[in-house]
Amino acid sequence: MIADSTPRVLSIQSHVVHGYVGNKSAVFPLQVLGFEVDYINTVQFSTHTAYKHIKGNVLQNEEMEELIHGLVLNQVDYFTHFLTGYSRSPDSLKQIAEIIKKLRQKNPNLIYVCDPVMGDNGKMYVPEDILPVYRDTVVPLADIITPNQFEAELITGMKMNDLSGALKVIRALHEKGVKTVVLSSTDLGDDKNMIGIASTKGSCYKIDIPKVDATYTGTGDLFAALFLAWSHKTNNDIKLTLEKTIATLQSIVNDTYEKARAKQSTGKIPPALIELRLVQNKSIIEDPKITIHAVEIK
Ligand SMILES: Nc1ncnc2c1ncn2[C@@H]1O[C@H](COP(=O)(O)OP(=O)(O)O)[C@@H](O)[C@H]1O
Ligand SMILES: Cc1ncc(COP(=O)(O)O)c(C=O)c1O
Ligand SMILES: [Mg+2]
Ligand code: NA
Repeated sequence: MIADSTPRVLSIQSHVVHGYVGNKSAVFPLQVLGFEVDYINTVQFSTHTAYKHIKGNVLQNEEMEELIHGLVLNQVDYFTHFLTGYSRSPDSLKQIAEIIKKLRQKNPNLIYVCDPVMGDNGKMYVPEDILPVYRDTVVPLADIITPNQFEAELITGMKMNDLSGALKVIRALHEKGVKTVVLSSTDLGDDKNMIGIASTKGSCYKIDIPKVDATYTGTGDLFAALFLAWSHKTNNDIKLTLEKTIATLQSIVNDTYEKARAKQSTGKIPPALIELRLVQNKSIIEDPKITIHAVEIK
């Protein structure tokens, strides 16, 4: 039998019935880019949590355990990649650490991509006792992490006020055993651009990210999924991976903004109008056009 070389991801993230965060942001792009994705929904909400009404339920740890056990019993627990995002409790996060160890028994070369979702712009939106579990247990198990600036500062207990400060934070994260450290965004740019930074095996690249005057949800989950996919497809060419990831995101956030403004020309855009337009941008996901190049920094 010819071995099937299709990469296989297990993604454990949120699910929303309407909209695009968590697995809804990750699964479709990964499938479009040629990955098999098995996924477990840690929550099933009607929409993400910035909407006025939140309805739905949370997967209990015993239910998570049962699903994993089913994969193991049926011997369908071989994965090339493992992807995790928003986790709602220290217990469920500790369970993630147990799962990664189990999956690595089946495939010692498993690549774990961890997006340590804890908050943004100086504010945590998960319980504070999740931080020590990421810092001491989960992040050290990851091959690739994709924190935003605030999450990277929380994990290291260090602030970054300039690029050399960012490099110190990145070095501290590498020292936790993480091979590839990616800051999905920082405010180290100017009033028009955020800066993304990706660092691995001694090379480090930064990239300008033109700001759009909107607040999105689901972009971090999309970033982590795209970075996983392009790392694999470029055989870990970190410069190209960062460029392809940002090219995809910029096309999607701009298209999403334009369509939202076509419906509401002024004022704060409500969550329902700014859900990421993934399906409508399938061809961009498949073949992003790089217009902004990453620059090596030392
Ligand atoms: N307002 C914005 N303008 C332009 N790009 C954005 C904006 N918000 C998010 N993005 C894109 O989404 C990516 C992830 O966003 P980020 O805020 O870093 O994720 P997180 O959800 O982890 O905080 C960024 O690298 C950028 O490409
Ligand atoms: C249910 C759920 N999952 C995940 C996220 C994370 O979204 P982002 O990708 O913007 O960090 C959110 C943010 O509100 C959320 O409500
Ligand atoms: Mg953010
Ligand atoms: Na992020």
